[in-house]
Amino acid sequence: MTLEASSVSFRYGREPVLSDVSFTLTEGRFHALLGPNGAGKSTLFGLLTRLLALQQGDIRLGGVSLKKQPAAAMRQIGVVFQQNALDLDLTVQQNLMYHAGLHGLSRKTARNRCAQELERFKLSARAKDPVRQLNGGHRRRVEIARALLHQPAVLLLDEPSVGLDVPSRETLNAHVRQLCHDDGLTVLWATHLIEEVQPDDQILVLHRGHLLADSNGHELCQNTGTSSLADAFRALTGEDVS
Ligand SMILES: Nc1ncnc2c1ncn2[C@@H]1O[C@H](COP(=O)(O)OP(=O)(O)OP(=O)(O)O)[C@@H](O)[C@H]1O
Repeated sequence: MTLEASSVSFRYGREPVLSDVSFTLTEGRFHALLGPNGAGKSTLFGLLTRLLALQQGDIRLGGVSLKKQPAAAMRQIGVVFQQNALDLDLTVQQNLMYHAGLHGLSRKTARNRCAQELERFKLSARAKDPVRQLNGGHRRRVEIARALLHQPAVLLLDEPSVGLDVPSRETLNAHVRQLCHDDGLTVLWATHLIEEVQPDDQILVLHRGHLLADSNGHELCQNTGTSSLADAFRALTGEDVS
């Protein structure tokens, strides 16, 4: 399923934070939303997930407007926020079952979906463990499993690897890429880390609320006359990306 943002602008009070942002996410692709701290990535996620109300522009999922048919559009979205949102004292299974209930899944369907996702994320053996006993990488995997319980077509991840060590970051990133490949999931992965982005990815460069580029990494380098993604980012924004 495609996600289309058209002419999205947003202000906190009088401060413009997103200015006329338009892009389309293609079905089954991994898209990197690349921008330094303060670029507006979390604000964009807030709008995509309806935590924030759209002020200008619209967002459509498979043609369904988030503004006009929010419930139908939101059913297609799974989200992993920057801050860990699991209950540490509940078990992995309880966290998933609670979330499945919020999405209106029956107990039976919820149990089946939990088992499927835990298996896929190699977490079945941890189902009865309180989340507090899991390391950071495993907690993040539980959050992604949870976001996929209702079988959304689009997965949004806001800096999901913050706080993880390098090997866990790489594993998580590879895992999500595999989901695109296996399930045709459309992914938007926000990051300020260039090493999480690959030249074949569709890369959206957000800087001070403006979308400066929306192309794959090869085109990005070609268009900026550079030979690496880090140099391309610097050429576009005048800033270093970490
Ligand atoms: N609730 C708020 N009220 C006022 N200004 C805000 C609010 N939230 C964010 N901002 C400002 O909006 C701008 C964009 O912030 P946002 O969090 O969307 O960026 P970001 O790219 O996600 O950065 P980070 O990686 O640091 O979260 C920043 O200048 C920030 O200070």
